[in-house]
Amino acid sequence: MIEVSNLTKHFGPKTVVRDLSFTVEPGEVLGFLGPNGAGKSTTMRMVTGFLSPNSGDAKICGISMVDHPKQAKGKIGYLPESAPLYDDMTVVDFLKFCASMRGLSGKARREAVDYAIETCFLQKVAPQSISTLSKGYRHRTCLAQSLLHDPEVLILDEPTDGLDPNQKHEVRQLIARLGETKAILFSTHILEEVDAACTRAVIIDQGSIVADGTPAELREQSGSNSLHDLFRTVTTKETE
Ligand SMILES: Nc1ncnc2c1ncn2[C@@H]1O[C@H](COP(=O)(O)OP(=O)(O)OP(=O)(O)O)[C@@H](O)[C@H]1O
Repeated sequence: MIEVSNLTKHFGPKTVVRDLSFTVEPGEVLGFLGPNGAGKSTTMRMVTGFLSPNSGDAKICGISMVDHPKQAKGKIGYLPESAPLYDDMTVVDFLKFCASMRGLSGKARREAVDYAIETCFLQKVAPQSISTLSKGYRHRTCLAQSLLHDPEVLILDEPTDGLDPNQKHEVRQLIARLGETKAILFSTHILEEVDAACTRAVIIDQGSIVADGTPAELREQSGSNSLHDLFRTVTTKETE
């Protein structure tokens, strides 16, 4: 599970994440929403150990990211906002390479690559060079690398960004399916994804949580049964 407690991050004089606390249990998919510049990516980078907080901590399966980053990172699958891919490699070779980086070899590596390919429906393009993939398949290849070690926790930064409606639908279904057993935190700008894939959502604005609940609870809070109305009410109009 993910336990975020009192995370705070300053960049110079600006506080971009402010005393943020929330938890994500196994079997939960938490949508992380907020306007541009609200602090979503900064929070995710701290939760995944790519950025140090000024104060606070994120525990992954009980392991502190601040005190034991290596062990905590081992429990996470992370899809960053712009995930790196090696264009010259085939999909299967790229995944083998990533699995080796995760310390897997031999049969365990083969099984991990097969699992990731199957889970992300990459069978058709497995022998294809990454440079020749459509955007949707590139995206799924990035997602596949985050699943190689079958992590208990998944952190996905805008996993459906730039995909066409069919691909968005497939990735949302995949997230919902993976979320049956894992703890998933995923950021999005698309409010429809809350209904399509999330068991719960938080909205942040200027680094603080301004709404938290199940999709039904959030709609009820809006007073008009609309997530769009709630989003507009609780977030500031000036975005970056
Ligand atoms: N390395 C950095 N140095 C200085 N300021 C930064 C840095 N990284 C992010 N910021 C600022 O922190 C704020 C929050 O940025 P962040 O990327 O976390 O927002 P976001 O909610 O993910 O936005 P978006 O939805 O546009 O991706 C912004 O004002 C951004 O300019």
